[in-house]
Amino acid sequence: MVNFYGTEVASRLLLGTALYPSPAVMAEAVSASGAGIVTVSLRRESAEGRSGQAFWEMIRGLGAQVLPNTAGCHTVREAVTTAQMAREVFGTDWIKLEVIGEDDTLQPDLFGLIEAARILVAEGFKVFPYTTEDLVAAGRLVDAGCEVLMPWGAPIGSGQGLVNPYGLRAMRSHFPDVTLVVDAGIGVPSHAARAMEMGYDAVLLNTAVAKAGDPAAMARAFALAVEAGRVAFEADPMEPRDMAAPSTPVMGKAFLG
Ligand SMILES: CC(=O)[C@@H](O)[C@H](O)COP(=O)(O)O
Repeated sequence: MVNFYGTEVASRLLLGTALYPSPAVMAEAVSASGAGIVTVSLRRESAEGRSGQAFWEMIRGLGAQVLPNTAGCHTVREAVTTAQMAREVFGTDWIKLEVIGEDDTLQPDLFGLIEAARILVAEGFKVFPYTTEDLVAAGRLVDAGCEVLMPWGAPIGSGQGLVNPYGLRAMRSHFPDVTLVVDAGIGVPSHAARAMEMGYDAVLLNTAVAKAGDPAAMARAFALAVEAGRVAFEADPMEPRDMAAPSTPVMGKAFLG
């Protein structure tokens, strides 16, 4: 079980609902993933003409808790307004907060993110900020009232995996009591397993499943990887070492000379 703002969720895999070939394939993938939380972009779906009541009803009907997001927002004002609209549409005070600062990497604007987080927390939102592994920004977000932090693994949609494992490890050890989710850039299940082995509480991904040849099968593969990574973390993995250490005992070996 993983705790998000007091809500216990069984699955440690959070799935995005964009980019699938069809809504039916998306629903199949969500079901195969076992995800307890799905994220949906109000702006992106609206831009693609899927903002009708029927589409939102379908998202609500997936049987998972909805985490609306502010994907596509570049300013504090856009993000705050989108969050307010999402609260109306989905009846939830959860918001995945994205304030994009740079278009080539879709890197978050950390200054805008912190400002928007402060405003939304004051309005009663439970904010899930999409951030980098920057520890100072992370501290400011926690001070603003964020109980969850979502550092990127790699740029959104890149599938590069965990490009800064050192930074992600440092974040885990600096914030042992904060719910930490690796969000974005995960390409294959082993990337997700690695994040879980590091002690991350969960992973959020979208493109790797939506753009797979068989999204439902890939969703299942990610579910297994996330579970394996978590079980491995709880089993307290061995420390890597520089020198060889024989795993076969030599005592009692036959003398052949
Ligand atoms: C769906 C969503 O919220 C994305 O903005 C998220 O960051 C996932 O990124 P990937 O598509 O790289 O998994």
